[in-house]
This record gives sequence, C-alpha cells and structure tokens, in this order.
Amino acid sequence: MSFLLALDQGTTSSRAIVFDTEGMIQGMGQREFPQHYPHPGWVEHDPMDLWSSQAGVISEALAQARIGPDQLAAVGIANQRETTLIWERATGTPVGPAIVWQDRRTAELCERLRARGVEPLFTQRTGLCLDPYFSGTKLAWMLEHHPDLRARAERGELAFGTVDSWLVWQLTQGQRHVTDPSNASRTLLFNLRTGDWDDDLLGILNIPRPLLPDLVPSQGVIGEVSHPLGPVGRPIAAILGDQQAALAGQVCFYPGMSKCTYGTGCFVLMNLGDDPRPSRHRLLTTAAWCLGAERSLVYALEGAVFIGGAVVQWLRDGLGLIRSSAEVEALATSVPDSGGVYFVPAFVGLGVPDWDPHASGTLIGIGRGTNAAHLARAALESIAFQVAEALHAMRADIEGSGFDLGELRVDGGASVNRTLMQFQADLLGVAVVRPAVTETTALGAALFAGLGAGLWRDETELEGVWRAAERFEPRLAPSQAQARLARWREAVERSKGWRHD
Ligand SMILES: Nc1ncnc2c1ncn2[C@@H]1O[C@H](COP(=O)(O)OP(=O)(O)O)[C@@H](O)[C@H]1O
Ligand SMILES: O=P(O)(O)OC[C@H](O)CO
Repeated sequence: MSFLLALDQGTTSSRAIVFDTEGMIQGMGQREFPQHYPHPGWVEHDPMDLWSSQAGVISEALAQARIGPDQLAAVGIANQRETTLIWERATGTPVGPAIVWQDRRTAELCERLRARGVEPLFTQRTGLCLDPYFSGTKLAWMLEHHPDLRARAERGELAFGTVDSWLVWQLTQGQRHVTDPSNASRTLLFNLRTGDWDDDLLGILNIPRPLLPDLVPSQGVIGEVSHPLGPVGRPIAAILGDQQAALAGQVCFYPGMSKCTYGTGCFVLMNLGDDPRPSRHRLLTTAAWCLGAERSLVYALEGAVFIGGAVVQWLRDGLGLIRSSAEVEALATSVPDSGGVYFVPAFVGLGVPDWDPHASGTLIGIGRGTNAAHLARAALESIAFQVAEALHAMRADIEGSGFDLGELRVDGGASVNRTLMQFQADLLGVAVVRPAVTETTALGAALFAGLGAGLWRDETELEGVWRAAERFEPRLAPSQAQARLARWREAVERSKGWRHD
C-alpha cells in the first residue's frame, strides 16, 4: 500500500501518475482531448471527454508502475481551475459543454457588473477581480442563456462544479458533490475570510445556492472510488487546483516561498501563510489549501499569465516556424538578441496586472532586418517578461511583511528551456531553480493524498522529497533588466483595448 495515484486533469491533456512515498514517478499515462472554439473568444471542453480521458489513463499509469489498485494508499486530484460545468444530479448528464477558463464570453457581463460598482465588494470578499477568467460569471451566463436551467437549479435538480467536483462525482458515482477551497476560491463566490460560499455575491450573480458543491478540506478522505474505471475501493484523499497543487509539489510551505509553472499559461504563486492580504498591484489573493477541518486556510498571491508556453505552440502551429516546441531554443539563440522586437502574446486578452479582455496579440519593433529567429527570441522573452512583472508586483505587495522570496522554483513544459530560465533569472535578480521531478502538480496532489491518508504526520515531513536539479543565477545588471522591462511595458500598453468583439 505504499503508492499514491495523482490525477492531473489539465487544459489540454489528462495525466495519471503513480508516485512512491519518496516522491519518485513509477508510472504515468497521458491523453489529450479536443478543444472546441465555437465562436471567437469562446473555449469549450466536452465534460465527457474530460472524464473519459482522465479515466482512460489510470490503468496505463498502474500498468507502467506494475502495481494493482490495492497497492494504492490514496488518490489525489489536481485540476485545471475555473472551468465551469453543470450536470443533472439524477443522471449525471452534463447540461452542455464546459466553459473553459480561457473563455472570454462573459467580458460584457463583467463590464455590466463593474458599471454597477460591485467590483470592490467582489475583490474584498474573494481576492479576485471581475474578469471572464473566473467561474462565477460563466455560471451566471449558463443560467441566463439556457431558459430552463434556473428553475431546475432552484429545485435542486442540477449540480455546478469545477473540474475537481466533476471528477469526484464520476469517481464516486454521484455519491459526493464537493470542492475544496483552492478551487472554490477561483469562482468569485467564495469568501476568503469565512471560508464559505458568500450569499451576497451569490445574490448579485443570481446563482441559486442548491447548485453549489459542499466544501471539504483540500486534504483528508472525502470518499471512496466506486467507478469501475477507477481504482475501486481506494480513498480519494486530496483535491487541489492544479496551480496550488504545484505550489505544494514544490514544497513551498512557508510564507514567501514561490513557484512558477510554465505550461500553456504561466502561473506564479507565493505562499502567504494565514494572511489573506489584498494585492495593491492587481494580483489575485487566493486560497492555497486547507489542511484538514481543524486547520485554518493557507493563502497565496497569484499572478496569472494566460499565454506562456502557448506562444511557442503558436510559432509551431500558427506560423510553422518550428516543427516542435523544443526547436524554439535553437532558433532563438541563433541571434544574439531579439533585434528590438517585442511580442505581446495577448491572444486571449491579458491577465495580471492589466486584466484587459480586449488586448490583442501585438508584434512591435519589426524592421527590415527582422527574421524568424528574432520573432522566436521575442516570443520566449515575452514569457519571462510577463512572469517578471507578476513577481515584481508580488515583491511590492509583501514589502514590510518580513517574507523573503529567496528564489523562484519552476516547473511545467517550458521550464526545460534553459535560455528562457536564464533570462527569467536575469529579469528577476533572484535564482531560478528547477527540481528533479518537474511533474510538481501531480506530485502536490499525491503528497496531499498521502497526508490525507495518514502516511505523513504533517507537511514538514514532506520537505525531503524536493530536490533541486538545475539552478540559474542572475547575470544581467539590474539597470539593464529594468530597461528591458520598461520597454516591454511600452509594448504592452500598445496591445491594450484593441479588440472589440
Ligand atoms: N523547449 C521548450 N521551450 C519553450 N516552450 C516549450 C518547450 N517545450 C514545451 N514547451 C511549451 O510548454 C507547453 C506545454 O507544457 P505543459 O506543462 O505540458 O502544459 P499544460 O499542462 O498547460 O498543457 C506548451 O505550450 C509548449 O509549447
Ligand atoms: O491546465 P493548466 O496547467 O494550463 O492550468 C490551468 C489553470 O488552472 C487555469 O487557472
């Protein structure tokens, strides 16, 4: 019984990973699923694809680890956050597609709410801002656009959930309808201080309370798997939003410790301990986790960058400049610098710190000498610029708190890019450190599941599982880093407010 199974349901693929109690990967399965873009700015997933891709990889991971389900001490779930689903309680049938976190269809609803002057209330209670990114307006949109849903929701016939709730519902065959604070705190409906759903905010968004899942701690047994595609009889002992799971997998358990995950988007999170301090720089305050009913919430500051590694995907699939993401590094380093080109990849608007759903992708500084390598270099640099701005804002937010950033721990697909990581360290002026196990999202879910199943006493016992593999020290003079960031900011300002869809 000494293995842990993590389910990592991400934006583009579902992964299942078996870890041993040293935090080492023993087996893995991964499956992509279709993305749907029915209108400009809309992004949808089929809820059944989310479940079937996730369920399908469980047996692959177990087979690769050469273990049976009975050798699993517990199952932990990490999931793409904010993505919004509604399904029928009686049949488990989704009432429509899942609206994905990247979807901007509620930009206008957010503007209407802002015009009513309610944004400060949302920010004060939830730590978030009124942006289409979060689940609350997506849920309100569903209720507004499907005429019979509201009445059915009021009668208690329907269930709302983020992806964690949906997976737990499936794994327990409808026995549990739950979520944890790390996911709930991304909905615009969860009060960070009370740790409960907020009736005032539900009222403003006109969301019937019977739709909502029960809140459970992020760690602790919440039910047993009963679905035959899962490890039947094994306890589900952790639920975490994927970015908070990565914070846990990077063992960032003390205030000030920070990580950045470089996937499709980039997500920088800093542990705030028990202090839900509001950001003065348009960052998000969010729940990191709740370690058991008797323990208080742990909070985090977050910088959400919507397009990170996806800019490299665009060079590959949109422009055909490279054949694989890995090729970007050779192309980008074939020139000494970006030749004055700045590339703001605001493909789905901008998150932190601009929060502009109307910003559009912008290439600026192009001259006759500009070539594909300069574009590749500018694309890579754009990832680091966005993350650096988020971290500089965090540093400003924690000034005087006594917290120390120290270093930035990194993971995710694009963190293998050494040129990118070096430039990141240069811009930040602190070391960037990549651990040996970069599947930190899954690792965080597994570690918390192990805690929930009682394998460890508390999180301090987990520190030994984290080992650094590569360290990037800053080499650029701070004045040069500042000059580059200032120029980047000028480019960002030019990308804002362009789109009117
Ligand atoms: N060598 C590389 N350099 C830069 N970006 C990369 C590299 N390898 C992969 N990526 C990017 O990383 C992303 C995939 O990372 P992953 O962590 O799997 O993302 P997600 O979990 O969001 O699907 C893709 O957007 C891809 O373009
Ligand atoms: O699926 P990922 O890894 O791109 O993460 C998505 C985030 O949770 C969105 O907030």
